[in-house]
Amino acid sequence: MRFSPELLISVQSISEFDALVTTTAESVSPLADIIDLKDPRRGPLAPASSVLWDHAAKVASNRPELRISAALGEYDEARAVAATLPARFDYAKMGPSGLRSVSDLCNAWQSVRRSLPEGVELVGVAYADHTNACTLPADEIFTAAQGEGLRRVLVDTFVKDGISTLEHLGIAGSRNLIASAKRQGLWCAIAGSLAKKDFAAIMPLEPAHCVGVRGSVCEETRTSDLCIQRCQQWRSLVDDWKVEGLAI
Ligand SMILES: O=C[C@H](O)COP(=O)(O)O
Repeated sequence: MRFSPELLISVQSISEFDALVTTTAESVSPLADIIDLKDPRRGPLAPASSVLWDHAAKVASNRPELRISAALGEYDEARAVAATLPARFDYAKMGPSGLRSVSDLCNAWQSVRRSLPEGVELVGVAYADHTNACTLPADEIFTAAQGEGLRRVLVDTFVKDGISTLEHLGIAGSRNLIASAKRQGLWCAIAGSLAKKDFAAIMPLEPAHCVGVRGSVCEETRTSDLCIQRCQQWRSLVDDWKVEGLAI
């Protein structure tokens, strides 16, 4: 069986979204399997403006192949904005910072899921630097997600200081986390200041279903403009990574 992981790219503006969508239309293979909307200037998972949400939903309403995802922010912000997310979105992500117990986390997920439009799937996010975010370790969040009936999880970093998820968790820790998610039947995405070398390091050991990037596809830092050439390089990297006979 041929397996290629999916690529998630985060965008912060209408021009970046349009650039990815336009390139997607012209490419044999889509530049991003999932286009993720966020405001990287305001935190790891800060929501983009409602103007950008509405624009993306409108474009995607005529493009059924596009998969779009929205960062909702941490819990207080997420519960305030979840109900305003357009129903065309495929996924929504809420940061777990400040949620220190499984019950607090599950209550927060339940509250946000009740507010989301029907059909928008909540993704369970864990932070590799969980102590920075005053929340539970990633493996506990993934297990809680499974128990709560979430089907998808993503590990990211809370503090965007360039220290990657792989550096926080270590190679063995990252591998174990992905393996544990997969054992629990969860679709697992890995993100968090990832560089191309991080992808090359982790995938042969334990391939994630998806890799998410922002800083690595920008002109300079993650708040600067998206660089389409870097997006194309990531697309090639992901597409070239193929494993025969590997089921995930
Ligand atoms: O969801 C993925 C994030 O946008 C990753 O951002 P980053 O690569 O800058 O840490």
